[in-house]
Amino acid sequence: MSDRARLRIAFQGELGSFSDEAIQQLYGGDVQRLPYRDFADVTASVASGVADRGVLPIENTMAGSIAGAHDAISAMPGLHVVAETVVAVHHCLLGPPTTTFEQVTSVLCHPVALAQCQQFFAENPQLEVHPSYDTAGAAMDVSKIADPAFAAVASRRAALHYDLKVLRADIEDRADNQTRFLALSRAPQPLPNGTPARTMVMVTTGDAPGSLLAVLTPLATHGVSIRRLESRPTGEPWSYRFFIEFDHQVGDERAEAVMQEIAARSASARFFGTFPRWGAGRRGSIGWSSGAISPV
Ligand SMILES: O=C(O)C(=O)C[C@]1(C(=O)O)C=C[C@@H](O)C=C1
Repeated sequence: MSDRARLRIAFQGELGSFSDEAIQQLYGGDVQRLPYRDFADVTASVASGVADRGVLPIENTMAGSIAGAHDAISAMPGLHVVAETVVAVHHCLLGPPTTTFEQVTSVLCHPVALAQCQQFFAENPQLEVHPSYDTAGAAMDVSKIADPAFAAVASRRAALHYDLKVLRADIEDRADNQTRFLALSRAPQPLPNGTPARTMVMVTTGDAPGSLLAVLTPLATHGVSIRRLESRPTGEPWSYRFFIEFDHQVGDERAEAVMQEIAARSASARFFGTFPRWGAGRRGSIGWSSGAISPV
């Protein structure tokens, strides 16, 4: 397919990152991938029409919410969440092809990856960690530096992409480590009634006792499951935005009522959209793996 016809997908990081893996899961290989350094570049790329979609990590089962992704999404008007996927995150220590583990003294590591590999670094205090903006970016840099003292924390996929050797595999603290990604678009995604879905809304509330409870109450009264509640500072001292996600079926009248009531009870409400729920039933499975790794 020509580049003109292919979906252009913006993501933060480099080819071979976990975000790249999320794109593969959501859209397959026949897309144009546009790597950016920052989350805000990704949202700007989608908003301006340079990219058709943007894929951002939103939360990790061990490290928690990805603050920068929430902030980038909330800062850019006019974006809609149209899909989600969950990637199994297995980290490796990667070095140049002739390196041995004993030679490594410096490790380039994304801070979120570091939070997922604390035990490995506690057991290997000889390794000095240097922050990197991306796991695949760390692998790319280690490949360029080509010094046996330097290694990166990244995926097997990144090892293949940057021609690095796996010095230690699966160094994450938990084998079921997973990151959830959202796909953003300029237009909402119409979905057939009955689709198992999730809706994300961002609200601010009044400064009165019970105002957050008032916003959440419609979920309880209509029997709709809240799946996630996250707060982020607005920037104005001690005031917050709340991200609420809830599961329902598309067209369910109870969910429609919840959305109307949340909008009516909050100081401001921005609905990011309703999107197909990732692998309904698979969430939480222990030790699952993304399967065969193919070169990117
Ligand atoms: O660095 C990458 O590979 C990314 O896709 C980013 C990111 C993140 O920001 O959480 C995504 C998944 C992993 O949890 C580690 C890092």
